[in-house]
Amino acid sequence: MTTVLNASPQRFVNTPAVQRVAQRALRYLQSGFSVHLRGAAGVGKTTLAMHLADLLNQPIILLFGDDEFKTSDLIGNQLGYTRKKVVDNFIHSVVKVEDELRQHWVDARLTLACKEGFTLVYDEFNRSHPEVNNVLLSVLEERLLVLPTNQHRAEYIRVHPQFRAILTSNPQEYCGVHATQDALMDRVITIDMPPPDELTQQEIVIQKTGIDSEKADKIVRLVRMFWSRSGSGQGGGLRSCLMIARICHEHEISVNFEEPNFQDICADILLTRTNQPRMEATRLLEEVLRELYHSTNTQSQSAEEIIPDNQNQIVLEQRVPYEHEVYNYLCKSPGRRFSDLAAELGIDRSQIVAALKSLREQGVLLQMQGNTELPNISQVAFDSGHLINK
Ligand SMILES: Nc1ncnc2c1ncn2[C@@H]1O[C@H](COP(=O)(O)OP(=O)(O)OP(=O)(O)O)[C@@H](O)[C@H]1O
Repeated sequence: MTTVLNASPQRFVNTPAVQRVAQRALRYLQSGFSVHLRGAAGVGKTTLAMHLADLLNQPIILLFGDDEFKTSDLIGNQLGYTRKKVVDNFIHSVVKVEDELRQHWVDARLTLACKEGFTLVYDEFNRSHPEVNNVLLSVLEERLLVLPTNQHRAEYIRVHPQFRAILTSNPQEYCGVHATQDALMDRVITIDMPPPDELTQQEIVIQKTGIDSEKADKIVRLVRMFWSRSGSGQGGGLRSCLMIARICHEHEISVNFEEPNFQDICADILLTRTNQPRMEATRLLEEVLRELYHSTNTQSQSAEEIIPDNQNQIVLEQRVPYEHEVYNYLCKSPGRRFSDLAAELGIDRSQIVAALKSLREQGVLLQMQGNTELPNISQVAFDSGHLINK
């Protein structure tokens, strides 16, 4: 039996970075193309694929690539028998029996999607052998699905105009992944998905675990720092952030860099995710924990008052929404924390961050990096969720 999903991915996090990718992919799909999302493990390919499928507003057929797949697992097969037995005993001494066995065809998921115009999400499609996926070539180009020869049904199915395929794949160097055929790649639009940026990771962690923004910020910074120093891969460690956050939240473990329980959880989750020898990985994690502990303490000693430079008349070019509102608010209300801004201005956190980023780029705000103060252009600094007086 084929299950058709009417999935509505709940709590999809749509930060500006995610939105940019999603918008591009949606445009391609709306113009009739199929899309391939390629990227390292855990960057959010499957979640985005389901979100896009949901936006297309058609039922969804979900398929997971598998090394054991045969073409019949995609298109269907002759399954079972229909048996017809006719017993004719009109004259009771003469019995005539006709026995006929006939196989009947059962559509598999690709065929169903092509016939009905559903959206096919083919997750990690390159875990199936390339020759199995050959059937997709004519589906995507000629919009014809070719079925095995059979006298009882048509051998070609015209693909429904609303049929779309969204493929996802991991890089070819991953274990259990096959090379992708050029012909298939030539028929889809491939988007290389980067690891989620810091804001996206924070928002996902907050949404999915219910942890508060300050703790999410600490966990994400720790994982990203460890990830980049240990060369743990290209994924950015989103799944590790989610695991640490969920465990800390559910077991009320304090998210502090010097807290032994927190350190143990981080070690259990992070140390096995790097190719570094265990001792080296442990040393790196201790170094990261120590640095973050010191930088947090130094920051908390800084005053959180904001005295913006409103003696100079700054003419701001509004490049992103709410830039003026955020800047004016900072001028009028010194001493506000980043999290207060979202609540008090009634603006989404991601929009606040986009506005702050743009203000920084225009030289109106400064970003502090750890303990290093940049040359004084203005008196407002922003670092990791806090607006700080310099
Ligand atoms: N935009 C998003 N909104 C909400 N949650 C997300 C988002 N992106 C990713 N996630 C969460 O991050 C985790 C990893 O995402 P996902 O499974 O989509 O990654 P993936 O790239 O498909 O990974 P893999 O290649 O290992 O299958 C999941 O728990 C998912 O729910």
